[in-house]
Amino acid sequence: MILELDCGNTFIKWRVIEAGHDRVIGSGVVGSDDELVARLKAIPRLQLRHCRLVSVRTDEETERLMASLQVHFGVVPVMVRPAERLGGVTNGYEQHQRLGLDRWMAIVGGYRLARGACLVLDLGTAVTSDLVNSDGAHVGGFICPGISMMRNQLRTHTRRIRYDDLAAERALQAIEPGRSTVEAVERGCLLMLQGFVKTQIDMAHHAFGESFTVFLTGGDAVLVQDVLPEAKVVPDLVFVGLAIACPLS
Ligand SMILES: Nc1ncnc2c1ncn2[C@@H]1O[C@H](COP(=O)(O)OP(=O)(O)OP(=O)(O)O)[C@@H](O)[C@H]1O
Ligand SMILES: CC(C)(CO)[C@@H](O)C(=O)NCCC(=O)O
Ligand SMILES: [K+]
Repeated sequence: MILELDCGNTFIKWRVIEAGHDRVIGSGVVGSDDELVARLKAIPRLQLRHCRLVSVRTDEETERLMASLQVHFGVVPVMVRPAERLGGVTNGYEQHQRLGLDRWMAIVGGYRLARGACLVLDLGTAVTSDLVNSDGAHVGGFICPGISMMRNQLRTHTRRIRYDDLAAERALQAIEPGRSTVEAVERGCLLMLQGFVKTQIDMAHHAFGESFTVFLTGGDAVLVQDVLPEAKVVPDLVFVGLAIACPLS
């Protein structure tokens, strides 16, 4: 069994697959290293032989997690390293090692699945967009705040925007102009997100013409799915890239 991890800024996304079969034995999202260990220990007949991970956390945090996995499960995790080329994709950053490794894994995975030009949209703590042309050249991308960050910034930096999470959830059942603070803010942030992804589609059309694949991933992908009917929602896109970056030798 192989443990795969995508360590983001807020959550760790994990899954356990059967080596050679790609059959998923378990998967989930956890908020801490300890929670991950507990979730894994609860899997009956777990036998981890390998572990591969991608992390955008600090080296210290990532090393702590790797050490904990070694202690609890006896696996030595393999970590994705920056590269200029992988899986037919060329990193488009001026300094390739600066491109977030989760973005790198998602575009390598996207290019593999698309076998051609693609636009990769990842909606998590941050929202990222990356374009890859039909030759596999990553032409660059964009980073902006995720929806939680947008609304939290509004709440933090204004004095009169105050509401609870339940009201927030209810406000998003429609997108008419808001008639209360919670509706105005929640719907405003949602429209920013949707506007952003639609602009990315326009940009991809401009760059690639009609033939490109749109991939949507990350925890908040559902929020824009309706406005992007052409997008393929692939929650495990980062793991597709991860298998290419860290094959079992
Ligand atoms: N405590 C939780 N347990 C399980 N799932 C959760 C929990 N909290 C949030 N989630 C869900 O997990 C997903 C988190 O994925 P997401 O891609 O947003 O990760 P992130 O770590 O916030 O972002 P990033 O990887 O970009 O840093 C979301 O779908 C969210 O709704
Ligand atoms: C943008 C995030 C936070 C998305 O998870 C991550 O990919 C990251 O920390 N990237 C480093 C900066 C960059 O990609 O230019
Ligand atoms: K991510």
